[in-house]
Amino acid sequence: MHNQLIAIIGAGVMGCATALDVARAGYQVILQDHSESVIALAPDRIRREYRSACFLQRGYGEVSLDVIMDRISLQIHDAGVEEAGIIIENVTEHLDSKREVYARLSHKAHPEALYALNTSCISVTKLASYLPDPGRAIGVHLMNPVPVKTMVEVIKGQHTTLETEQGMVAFLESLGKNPVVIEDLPGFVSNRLSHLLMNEAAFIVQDGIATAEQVDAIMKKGFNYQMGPLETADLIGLDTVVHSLKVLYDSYQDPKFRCCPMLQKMVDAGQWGRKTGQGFYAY
Ligand SMILES: NC(=O)c1ccc[n+]([C@@H]2O[C@H](COP(=O)([O-])OP(=O)(O)OC[C@H]3O[C@@H](n4cnc5c(N)ncnc54)[C@H](O)[C@@H]3O)[C@@H](O)[C@H]2O)c1
Repeated sequence: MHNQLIAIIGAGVMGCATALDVARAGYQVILQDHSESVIALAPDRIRREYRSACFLQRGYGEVSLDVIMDRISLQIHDAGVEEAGIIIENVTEHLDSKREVYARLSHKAHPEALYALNTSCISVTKLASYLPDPGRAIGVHLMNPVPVKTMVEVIKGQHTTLETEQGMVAFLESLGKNPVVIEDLPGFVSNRLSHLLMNEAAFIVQDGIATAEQVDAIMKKGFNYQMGPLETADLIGLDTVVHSLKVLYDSYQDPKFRCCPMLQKMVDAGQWGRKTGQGFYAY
């Protein structure tokens, strides 16, 4: 890494939480989003993440929110991105949105910058192919809520170099994360498994077998899950879950990944989970 500035592109659920964690570790952060309204909401989102991390994680509050916020530059433009040693891409789980960002960054980013691509399901090899040097890109699948989850799934694309892998692992360890480095196929380990579970849980509710509360209670009490599959889907965002199921379905051409129609209907109705105040639960 050539310096200590980290650029985070996309200031949604993951971008804000990642900016908080990275700035807390002492890095200067650019948090960029193309939407003015998203940038206007970002300070509140970061504050909420910080408060909940302080509640859930001992010692998180040792760095004050003021100090952290001073290290984050919120912007809708790309000024300063050329100085970043690492670029963390956190935009919407749409290939076209990600491609557009990579095309833009290709002209602006430092040629030695490393790219951390945060995707739920899209092949890292495919995403990296839209960057000028795929060897400098690696999948960094941060888990939600970012400040609380230390495990990070790190996915090597076909062309990811050893130098990129080592540089990214060292960066993640400097944030207090425990990276697990794996090979690349859509959905990786975590989402290939977890999306089948969330989707089947939605089918169970659709079929009238059990309520969301009952499904989650059975998985938590019977299988020691910290969160039930439908609480998790609400936390991730039902829109993101549906996008990911589409990517898995298209990638593997396997009907086991077909999206539950009720889940799609909830997304069409704007019931995206926590981020819109209503999903399987009301917030
Ligand atoms: N939500 C989760 O729990 C979770 C967990 C792990 C990984 N992910 C992955 O992380 C990525 C981000 O997910 P999220 O949940 O934060 O999504 P989100 O919808 O909350 O945020 C995405 C942000 O990207 C912005 N964006 C879209 N196009 C842009 C562009 N061209 N330039 C700048 N900003 C742009 C949008 O305005 C939005 O604010 C996705 O690929 C998702 O699959 C999400």
